[in-house]
Amino acid sequence: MNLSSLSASSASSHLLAPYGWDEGWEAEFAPYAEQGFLPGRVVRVDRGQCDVVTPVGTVRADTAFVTPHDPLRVVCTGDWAAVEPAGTPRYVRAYLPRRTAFVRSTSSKRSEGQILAANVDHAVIAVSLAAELDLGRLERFLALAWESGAQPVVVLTKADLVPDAVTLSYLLQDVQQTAPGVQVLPVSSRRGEGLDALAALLAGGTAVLLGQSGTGKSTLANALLGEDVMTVRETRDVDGKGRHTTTTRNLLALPGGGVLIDTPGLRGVGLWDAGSGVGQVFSEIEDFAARCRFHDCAHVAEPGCAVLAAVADGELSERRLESYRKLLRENQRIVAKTDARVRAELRREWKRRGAQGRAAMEMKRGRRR
Ligand SMILES: Nc1nc2c(ncn2[C@@H]2O[C@H](COP(=O)(O)OP(=O)(O)OP(=O)(O)O)[C@@H](O)[C@H]2O)c(=O)[nH]1
Ligand SMILES: [Zn+2]
Repeated sequence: MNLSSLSASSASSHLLAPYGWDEGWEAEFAPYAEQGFLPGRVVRVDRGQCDVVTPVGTVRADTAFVTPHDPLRVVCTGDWAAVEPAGTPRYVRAYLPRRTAFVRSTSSKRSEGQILAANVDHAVIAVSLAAELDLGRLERFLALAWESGAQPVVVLTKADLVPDAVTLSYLLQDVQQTAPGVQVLPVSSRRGEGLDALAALLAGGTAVLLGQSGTGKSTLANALLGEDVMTVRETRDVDGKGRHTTTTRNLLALPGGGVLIDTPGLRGVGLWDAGSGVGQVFSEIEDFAARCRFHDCAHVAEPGCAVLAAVADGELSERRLESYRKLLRENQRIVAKTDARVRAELRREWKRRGAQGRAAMEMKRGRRR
């Protein structure tokens, strides 16, 4: 490395630090820096192109080189990329190995899943105190979070609606028991309570907001960002060539440090939170099931099964019963993942990887001296 590229790289570090750039990424990026590529973080991906924040500003780049057939290896929001310094179009040439990845697993066998966000440190699961706690649903969100490699954090939103301290402490306790190893924070975006604690927690990395629709994610995001960014659907941006393009950022730097990712895909994770959803979608089957002889009827071959009777009578289609079963199985698979043993294993594994990462970084640091 010569002197000018050294100062260039420390300048990059400075400008990209608010987006999560650290010594680990810098070390990973070194070979690309030597080839003259710009480091940057992907803030949005759309068909064939993406927006990347780089030391020279937000640039629009073509993703042709980072769009392989495997949908899990497609560049996504949160990736650290190597971008060509110029060109029409300029291309993203590679992205750095991901530390964590949020993947939407599909229930269909032919699809491997879809990548939703990369390099997320904290998965903030919003649970509203305005509604009755659904711990099963929370478990599914926790499973999703653990699976990504991110550390889950539960925020109990709308805490202002539970003015009674004793009630709040019971609710807190219930959630804490459901989420071992997870920090649980009551917050009120309306009153500002708990926001400083959450902001401090998120200052150390990249976060995503998960949770049911209406739990107050957008309101919380705006409170954390200190402005109404989430309602702003379109912002005008200027790319390196001075051409105007309409963009929406899915990745934003928080004023108190840290980064927030909010992509439509991640929002959609709520749709995958089946649970009561399965019951809602297949309500007529649940109605039949209520008349089965056995309370725990699996509707397979049990005597007195009202669901099978409905199929025999032509009141219920075999196909519909099949997809109901499939969704239930999918659900059970996800819930099984939150099994305490598995949870503990996952925690150990990520601790181990964290330690390995730190050790590798220490080594690199040492080498540079
Ligand atoms: N009382 C109270 N209401 C809140 C608070 N935060 C949000 N709300 C209300 O809850 C409703 C839903 O809030 P949103 O922020 O839109 O919820 P969301 O999770 O982003 O919803 P989706 O965009 O559908 O995913 C709105 O009417 C908010 O005003 C809070 O701290 N206290
Ligand atoms: Zn039955």
